[in-house]
Amino acid sequence: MKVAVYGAGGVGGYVGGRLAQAGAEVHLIARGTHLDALREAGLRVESVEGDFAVDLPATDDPAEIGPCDYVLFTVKSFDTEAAARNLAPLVGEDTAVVSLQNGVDNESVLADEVGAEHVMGGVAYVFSTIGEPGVIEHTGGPTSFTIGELDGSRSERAERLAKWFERADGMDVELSESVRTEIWEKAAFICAQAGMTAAVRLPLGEIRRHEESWSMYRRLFEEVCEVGRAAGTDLTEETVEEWMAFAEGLEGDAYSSLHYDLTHGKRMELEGLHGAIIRRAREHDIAVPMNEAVYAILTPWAARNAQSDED
Ligand SMILES: NC(=O)C1=CN([C@@H]2O[C@H](COP(=O)(O)OP(=O)(O)OC[C@H]3O[C@@H](n4cnc5c(N)ncnc54)[C@H](O)[C@@H]3O)[C@@H](O)[C@H]2O)C=CC1
Ligand SMILES: CC(C)(CO)C(=O)C(=O)O
Repeated sequence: MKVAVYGAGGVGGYVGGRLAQAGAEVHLIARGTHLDALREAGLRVESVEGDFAVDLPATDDPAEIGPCDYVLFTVKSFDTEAAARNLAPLVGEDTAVVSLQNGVDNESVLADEVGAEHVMGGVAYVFSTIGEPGVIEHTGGPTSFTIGELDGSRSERAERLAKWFERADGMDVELSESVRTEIWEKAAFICAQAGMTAAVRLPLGEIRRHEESWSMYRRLFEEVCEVGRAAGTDLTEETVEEWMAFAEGLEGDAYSSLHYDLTHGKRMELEGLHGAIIRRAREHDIAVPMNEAVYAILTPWAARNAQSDED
């Protein structure tokens, strides 16, 4: 299996490294000092499940790689459009481009660039970041991934990719026939988890401890579910209960990539997360006051970090 990882950062570096360990032909696409370090010293993953290192080809030019079986698309959502415009050299007749990003708009941007038949859906649950150039720090989380066809069909390409994920150490995978719903469930979870940990700037355990903040977490989740239902997905009251139970069970020291970006002066995905939900809520005339509150609180930080981030 030939795979290109477009955006070999926290998620892409972890998954690319694991697939390479399992024997896949993995090409990393990165940029800046991270790319320099990957070229010079290979990829190192410092993982709660055991450190490992792999020497993989790395480039910022997709034309050097050529057509792949799969492109795992793992840039931040604010880079989706620009990176999607560079996908052409990686996409042959049978290539599947799989987004593992957060947000509900990535798949349609990819489909506009490469054609809907080349796009599959995906969701990632892992806590990982670029600790230093060339080094991915995997700090925890369920380390689970869901992939599937956006039209709900079962396909050979989805099954083949799932088998590779299964074969790799340190990753659980679910092959889904309702991946669009899973993408919205993840959006609801991330608007709550990332929104609260970034706005409060404390870990999940302390947010859970106070009725006021835990109730706001739930309301963020519920609001996104309502918007998701208007967008045609099947998110029910049961979904809310299941996910609140999931969030109850997460480690108390869990934060989010949005909190990490906020506190490390990095550009934030606020538009792709709460911003996208607010825009869609307006289209459907749905009130999302908790998402608007988080968006308002984080907007000055997003603006400040957008100016200072050198990535
Ligand atoms: N970090 C985490 O624990 C999780 C993140 N996510 C989502 O996954 C997505 C990726 O997040 P991270 O891995 O944290 O991001 P990241 O910032 O660690 O990695 C993305 C990498 O892509 C690179 N990149 C962007 N455009 C590029 C281009 N045109 N050419 C070459 N390299 C390019 C960036 O320089 C960066 O190194 C986001 O949507 C995020 O919300 C989802 C689950 C967990
Ligand atoms: C779910 C969570 C919080 C970690 O997988 C995430 O998606 C993120 O940090 O962006």
